[in-house]
Amino acid sequence: MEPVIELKDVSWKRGDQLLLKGIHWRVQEREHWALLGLNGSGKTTLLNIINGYIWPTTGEVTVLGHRFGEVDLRELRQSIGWVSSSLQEKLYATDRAQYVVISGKYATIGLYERLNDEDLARAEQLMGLLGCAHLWDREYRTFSQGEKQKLLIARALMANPRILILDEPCNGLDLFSREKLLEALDGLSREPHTPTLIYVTHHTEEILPVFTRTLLLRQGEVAGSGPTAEIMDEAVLSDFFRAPVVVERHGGRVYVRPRH
Ligand SMILES: Nc1ncnc2c1ncn2[C@@H]1O[C@H](COP(=O)(O)OP(=O)(O)OP(=O)(O)O)[C@@H](O)[C@H]1O
Repeated sequence: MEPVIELKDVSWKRGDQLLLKGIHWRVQEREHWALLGLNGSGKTTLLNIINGYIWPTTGEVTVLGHRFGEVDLRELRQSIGWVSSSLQEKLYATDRAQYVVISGKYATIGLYERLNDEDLARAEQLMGLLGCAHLWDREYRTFSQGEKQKLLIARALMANPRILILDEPCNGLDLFSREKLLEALDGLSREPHTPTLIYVTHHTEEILPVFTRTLLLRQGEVAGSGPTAEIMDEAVLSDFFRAPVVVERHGGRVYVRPRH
């Protein structure tokens, strides 16, 4: 089976700075990955490469069997959902939740004339799955950060992507909203036709058991890659953070704190 994402020796240079260095990463079908890195470690840069928004200085990128350089990136991007809190809010301000979600299918914001019963049913189903069906008729600007994230995830799923990138989805969420969102993601991961999930974060405790693989990124380099259970280890993480940490496990998740 061909990999969903394959990066071979990918580097990206900006001026005289090497911001990604010799990245090797292979995501196989039916694997969900966490991508863990501190601020400025290169996570967003890596995602920009996977989406073809920037071009690697060296190396090879293959996504869903298409080698970059030989594929229409606009078409390929329709198979990749990328949910990040930087999605422009102003585009949706007065839109009702249902429209925000449905517009994800058409990649053109504001194109409602094609709205049909099938789309409405699918939007309702996705919003139900993410625990936000009750928001159906409200305006986007009235939603909390957590509610917005759920809607944007439902919106991305509307296009039936094969890869769904969740880029720090819990940023700005309080403890309880975060748990609700993670619960919704856990539910999503159990659905029969779930896309390959890539969960980007700074925080180990957000990595749900469904993310069975983890990539550690540090200063533009892969500092570790493999089964999450092996990566979420005191020695590995202390080495990764370059500071001794204590690892505690609760409910299949890993909490890290500095060792004093
Ligand atoms: N276009 C650019 N030109 C120059 N430097 C850049 C450019 N884009 C990113 N960088 C630098 O590359 C490094 C990695 O940035 P990136 O945004 O990929 O990190 P990140 O892991 O996503 O960080 P965060 O968690 O804070 O979002 C940073 O030092 C950043 O300043």
